[in-house]
Amino acid sequence: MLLEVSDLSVSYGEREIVRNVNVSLDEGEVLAIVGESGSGKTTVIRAILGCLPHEGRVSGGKILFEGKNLLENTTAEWCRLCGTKATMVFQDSGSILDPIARIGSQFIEYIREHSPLTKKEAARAAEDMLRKMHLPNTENIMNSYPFELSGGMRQRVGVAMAMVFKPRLLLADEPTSALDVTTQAQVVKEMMEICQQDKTAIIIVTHNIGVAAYMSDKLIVMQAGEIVESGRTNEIIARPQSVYTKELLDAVPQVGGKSYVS
Ligand SMILES: Nc1ncnc2c1ncn2[C@@H]1O[C@H](COP(=O)(O)OP(=O)(O)OP(=O)(O)O)[C@@H](O)[C@H]1O
Repeated sequence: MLLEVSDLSVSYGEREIVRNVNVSLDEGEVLAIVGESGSGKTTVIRAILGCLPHEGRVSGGKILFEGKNLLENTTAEWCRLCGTKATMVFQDSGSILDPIARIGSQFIEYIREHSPLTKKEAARAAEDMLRKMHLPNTENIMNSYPFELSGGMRQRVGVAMAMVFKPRLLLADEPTSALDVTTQAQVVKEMMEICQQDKTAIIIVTHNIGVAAYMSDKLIVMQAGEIVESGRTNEIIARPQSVYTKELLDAVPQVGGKSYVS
């Protein structure tokens, strides 16, 4: 098992926000976490990657990654893990890119921070990844500032950076929800292609149960900090057990009598 989270609880200050969350993930598997706003989805993936906001802390449970309890990690061990073996893609990658530095210099610096590659080797690796994300004219992209790219292009750069070290685990927090529907589908498809090639496992947080159904092998449905349903995605979509999951599925738009999730 690549990742095994058991009985995870997370608190912000005195308030327990997430309770008794269990997650298990094998190499290359895709897990989607869905649920209403504020249900604790982001909190769960931030806890896994050790990047809760300052006032947040894991108040119970275990997070085993490759058999090691991450909660016992030293700061140096977190630094070695994050950005290489386990990485994250955010809703708007533009917001984590430095607005006044060219994409190329940021990407090269990121690669060199985490590896012994020379500048030239890092530049080649960066361009290779941009190409894998189907970005046209990569030399041009490397010379661009973030504001010169569209939202979809910036998001592709974010995924390219997150995947450059072939991580074992990619955590994606609403990676496409800021994009239009067509671009969402393309970015999700490209991200999945790269993950399948590298056997990277994914946990994707999404509001969009259609994206979850398309991408994931397993599904977790959260409500008010707890898991209300968990299992194989196709089984949950075909036979939802909880009232809340049924409501989420009923809310999916129908086109010509056909639901987006089927
Ligand atoms: N830094 C923080 N300090 C205090 N409470 C927080 C903090 N961040 C989140 N919370 C609270 O934790 C709860 C869960 O938030 P979280 O962002 O994990 O939910 P979510 O399901 O990802 O929501 P969304 O879909 O809107 O992103 C919310 O009630 C939120 O108000």
